[in-house]
Amino acid sequence: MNTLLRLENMTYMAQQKTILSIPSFSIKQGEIIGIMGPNGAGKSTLLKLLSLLDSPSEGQIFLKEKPLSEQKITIDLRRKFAIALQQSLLLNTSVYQNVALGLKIRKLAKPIINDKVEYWLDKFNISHLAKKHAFHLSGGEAQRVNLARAMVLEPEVLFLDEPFSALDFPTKVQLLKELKEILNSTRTTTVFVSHDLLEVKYLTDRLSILMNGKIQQTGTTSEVIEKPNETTASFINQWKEFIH
Ligand SMILES: Nc1ncnc2c1ncn2[C@@H]1O[C@H](COP(=O)(O)OP(=O)(O)OP(=O)(O)O)[C@@H](O)[C@H]1O
Repeated sequence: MNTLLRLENMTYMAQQKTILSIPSFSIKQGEIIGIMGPNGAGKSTLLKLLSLLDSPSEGQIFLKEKPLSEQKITIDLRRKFAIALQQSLLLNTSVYQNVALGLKIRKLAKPIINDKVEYWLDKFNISHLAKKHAFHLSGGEAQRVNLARAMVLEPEVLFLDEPFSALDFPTKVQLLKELKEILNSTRTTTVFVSHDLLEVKYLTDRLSILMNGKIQQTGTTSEVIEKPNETTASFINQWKEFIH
């Protein structure tokens, strides 16, 4: 698999503190990679850097092996990415308009917008909610809208920051199943930040464990879970004990 995004010698400082220090990290085209770690490890900060919402203090980000300092970080570049967060942050309008907004901003023709929105509403099983006001949805419905709003943009990379953590177990399981099918069929490169090893195990191909601002282990998800190293063992084993 080709490398799509890569970080090299990256540090991120805030208030004279090193929040992240990552010599090397890459995301392969078409994979679903998980980033897990304890609270405050730097997961959301890493996601912001990878999605170009923030810039590293030092180091470089490469997109398809081109350093991004050479390409200006333009709106076009940012538009290759879509992000879905834990709080769906839907706008004060209908479900349909929430999903259509990103395409309207991109100035696509109305019939094309309509086709794409209908397609993604259907994919996430929310066509029946199209006219409903986004503020009147259940948590599970809102997260479906949030994911449809991201996928309608047909992103090169989808960034997910704890999208399931506020959902009850059956809702989470159902949505995880559907999302996995969608991501596999579209082969969307996905970076998935989560606290939950069950979610990560189910959804991701590879897994990186971030602790104290450093990536302590990366491998296939089953490898990291089955064979944690000296540093990650306490974190992973705690989860394994809890699951069994
Ligand atoms: N702009 C900033 N200024 C100061 N400290 C920051 C800033 N951004 C992040 N931090 C600190 O960096 C650390 C990592 O934060 P981050 O939110 O990335 O962690 P996280 O792994 O996503 O945590 P959680 O699992 O709790 O969401 C935290 O200690 C946080 O307080």
